[in-house]
Amino acid sequence: MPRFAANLSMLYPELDFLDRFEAAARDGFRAVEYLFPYAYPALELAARLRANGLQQVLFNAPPGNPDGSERGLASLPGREAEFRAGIARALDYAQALDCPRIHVMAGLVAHGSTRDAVQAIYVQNLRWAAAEAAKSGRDLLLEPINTRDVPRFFLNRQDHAHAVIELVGAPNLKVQMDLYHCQIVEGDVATKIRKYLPSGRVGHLQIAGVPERHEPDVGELNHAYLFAVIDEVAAQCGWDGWIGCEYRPRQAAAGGTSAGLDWLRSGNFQDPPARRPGA
Ligand SMILES: O=C(O)C(=O)[C@H](O)CO
Ligand SMILES: [Mg+2]
Repeated sequence: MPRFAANLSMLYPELDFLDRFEAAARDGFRAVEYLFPYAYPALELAARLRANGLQQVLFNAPPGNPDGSERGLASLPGREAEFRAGIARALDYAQALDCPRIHVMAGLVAHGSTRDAVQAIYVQNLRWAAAEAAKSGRDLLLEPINTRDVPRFFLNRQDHAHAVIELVGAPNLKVQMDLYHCQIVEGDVATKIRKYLPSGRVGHLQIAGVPERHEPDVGELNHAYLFAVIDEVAAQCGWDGWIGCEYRPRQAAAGGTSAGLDWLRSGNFQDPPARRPGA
């Protein structure tokens, strides 16, 4: 049965970030993910997790320039030292937050670079980073991202991500399979879940409605069907990962994110976010 994690970078935009932990717990989530923890002391974040009975299941390694112009350093020529420092910082935060997995963003293909040259740097950086993460028993994740949202992003397809993992050859390097991006880039999502979940190389799933990236009950994907497929395949292969709810709530302005969680409350899913006593 799917286990859902609240993505605190996108859910609860009506609240200050540090207040989103309590809101997610109040809505029944038992796990959270978010993009970048680095603006906050790790001990403060750990305290919010503990106070609200939440697990941290994912966050991202530093993306490069803090102005958002860069989306990862892993494939960028000449930025290897900065990449390694970022991985070290991410691993420190993962230790403090007891977080088992870190998303390492590939980065944007620089104008004038060739994809082959970029891939060689990517593989070399990932091989080093995976060995570092293995020292503390953590997984690193690669996420194919669509180029409509992120033009020039290097990694876009599930088969490419799995090929890179094959090249790197590290058992703790896995795919962050965001079904929103998968639908936009490739489609055929249910078949790709059936194909890739049993591989043992999918470390995390994420969902959002397509194309608006709102709640999963808005848009062209039938998530109730996809959740049933995930249930069926996970029961067969033993996949026990989390599904990150990485969407922009439609209700953020009106009734808040919570009002938009009926898609989850109405479903027959594990850990249904029934309202906690006293909520
Ligand atoms: O863009 C996404 O879908 C992600 O999950 C990245 O971690 C943030 O850009
Ligand atoms: Mg994602």
